[in-house]
Amino acid sequence: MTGAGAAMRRVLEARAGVAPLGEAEVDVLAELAERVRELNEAVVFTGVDVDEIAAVRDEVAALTARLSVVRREHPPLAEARIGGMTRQLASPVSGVVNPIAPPVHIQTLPDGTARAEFQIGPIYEGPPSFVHGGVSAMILDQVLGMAASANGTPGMTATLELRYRRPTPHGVPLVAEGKVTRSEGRRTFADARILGPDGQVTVEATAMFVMPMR
Ligand SMILES: CCCCCCCCCCCCCCCC(=O)SCCNC(=O)CCNC(=O)[C@H](O)C(C)(C)COP(=O)(O)OP(=O)(O)OC[C@H]1O[C@@H](n2cnc3c(N)ncnc32)[C@H](O)[C@@H]1OP(=O)(O)O
Repeated sequence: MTGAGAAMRRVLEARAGVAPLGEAEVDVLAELAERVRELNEAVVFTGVDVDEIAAVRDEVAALTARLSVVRREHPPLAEARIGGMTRQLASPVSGVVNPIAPPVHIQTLPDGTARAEFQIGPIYEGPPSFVHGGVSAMILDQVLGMAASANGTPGMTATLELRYRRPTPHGVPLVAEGKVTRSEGRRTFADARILGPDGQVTVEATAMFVMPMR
């Protein structure tokens, strides 16, 4: 036993007393996160001169200082429930208020499939014009985890096996979908894949989730 269950329980208890964000706050934070995603891409691709870069650097530092005047102890989550599941506002994959999330909006369908239609921007590039393999793994881990949760058998990722069948292009519509294949005690198994715009599978994944010992 790793103590993961007890550690997560302590964190969840600490967060239980924190007031949830209202929808208006979520909306404006999501818009801010979107502007920061645009900023991230602008930083990577800018061709302005060095003096202009230095000026923007100072303005961004000032904006960061303004936001940091009041700091939450924990990332916001659990403000609303969609399809019976907690909304993870700060997830690095699907969190609308997390600027490092692409974000990938994952829905769970009545048959238990977790599914997302999304695009990945060029700042997630690995090989030229294709999505970084670690980013694909991250997205599939989240889709698989959502499928496990939708099945009523959430858990921690214990194993994640990937097969990169062909490169995943960025900047085009992609689909990720996953579903539980079986559940045995504390272990849940699920399969997922990413499909390119032509409907061909680019990455396949299979995972095992384990609900930590209490
Ligand atoms: C609580 C959850 C909240 C979920 C909220 C949902 C929110 C909405 C969806 C979000 C989706 C997010 C998706 C991303 C999810 C992450 O990113 S999780 C982060 C990455 N994963 C980790 O950090 C896990 C680290 N590892 C661990 O904490 C522990 O090893 C584990 C996996 C919890 C297992 O620990 P344990 O509870 O002590 O279990 P243990 O008794 O060792 O093993 C249980 C059984 O599983 C088997 N097993 C365990 N590990 C392995 C392994 N690696 N290989 C093969 N067999 C194994 C054991 O052999 C044993 O089998 P039996 O003897 O029962 O037949």
